[in-house]
Amino acid sequence: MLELTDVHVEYEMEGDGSVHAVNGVSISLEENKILGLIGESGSGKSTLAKAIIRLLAKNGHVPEGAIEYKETDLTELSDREFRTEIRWDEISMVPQNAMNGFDPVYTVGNQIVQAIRTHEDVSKGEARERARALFEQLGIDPGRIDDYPHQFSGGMAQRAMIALALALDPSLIIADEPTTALDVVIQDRILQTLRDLQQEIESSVILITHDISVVSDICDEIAVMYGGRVVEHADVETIIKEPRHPYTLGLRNAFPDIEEDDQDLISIPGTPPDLVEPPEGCGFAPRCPFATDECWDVTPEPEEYGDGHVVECHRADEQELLTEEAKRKETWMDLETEPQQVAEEADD
Ligand SMILES: Nc1ncnc2c1ncn2[C@@H]1O[C@H](COP(=O)(O)OP(=O)(O)OP(=O)(O)O)[C@@H](O)[C@H]1O
Repeated sequence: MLELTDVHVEYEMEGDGSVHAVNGVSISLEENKILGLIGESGSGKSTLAKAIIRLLAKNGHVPEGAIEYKETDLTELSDREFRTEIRWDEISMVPQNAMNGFDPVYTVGNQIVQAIRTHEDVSKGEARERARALFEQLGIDPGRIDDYPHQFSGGMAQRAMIALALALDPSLIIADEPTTALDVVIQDRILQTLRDLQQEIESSVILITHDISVVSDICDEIAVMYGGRVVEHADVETIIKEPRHPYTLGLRNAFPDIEEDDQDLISIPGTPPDLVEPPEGCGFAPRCPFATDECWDVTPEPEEYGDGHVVECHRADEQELLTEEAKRKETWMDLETEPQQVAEEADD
């Protein structure tokens, strides 16, 4: 139902070049599936999501690529067509901070009723009934429908935002870190509710997070983003148990509760790549303990390793070796000196 082909997103920086926030993403999502989009801060997750729902900041645009949704290339629709036919009806979004999603001047119920009536020809009473039913489904007392956003707790506001996102039965819901600001128990409950409702209305969800352990419970598949590219994409089992990309292996180390055996918490040293002038070769090479000369020079193409498992890494076929080595703390610690040496060698 959603097919992205070589999507690029750039932000223009007044006289200062542009930020290549998304750098050639090709990925597809089937109906009724939850896709987790993970990767550290700045990897381009929100930018990709906002490009799909056309809510990029003013200086952002999609210079290249196709975003096909139910066989229509969304990049070819006018803003008006997108607003009236796609956003909220077909594709909706739960933003990072629910409080920012609501207008403080109107009651929460009013805003949901308004959203329903803007897109559907129903009476105010009917729309209100639907809003109350949604509140109930999301575990909010329907009596709170006439409260203002500031009267809601963070968790409740986030649930109300999900109610708004579901109000028009969209086929695709994009949830951008919908629970990050909340405590773990509430986070878990909200994500389970989202999963239940997704199954009930048979929609697809793109769930953005930087925390691989959050998504592993409820997602069907996971796409790992690094430096504006999807470096690995597979079903959730494969990503957790048999990843092939060194970055995914590193992420797994950083969240050991998803690992079966006792393991140290190891973070990946180094910083993400410069997106104004993206480096040659693989964007992860400067932080990768397994980088070879080829990695520094040549950007890896996506390769498929069976059943939709797509990896962008020159060494992805050395899975066993990489997995073993990545478990050792020293493998990542050595990195603090080595990449520079490798870079110098590559320059010679
Ligand atoms: N309006 C903007 N103008 C310029 N650069 C931007 C703009 N918005 C985002 N960026 C840059 O684009 C890159 C990708 O950011 P994005 O927010 O998409 O990443 P992310 O993976 O969602 O991060 P986070 O988890 O922190 O939300 C970052 O380098 C960010 O600084």
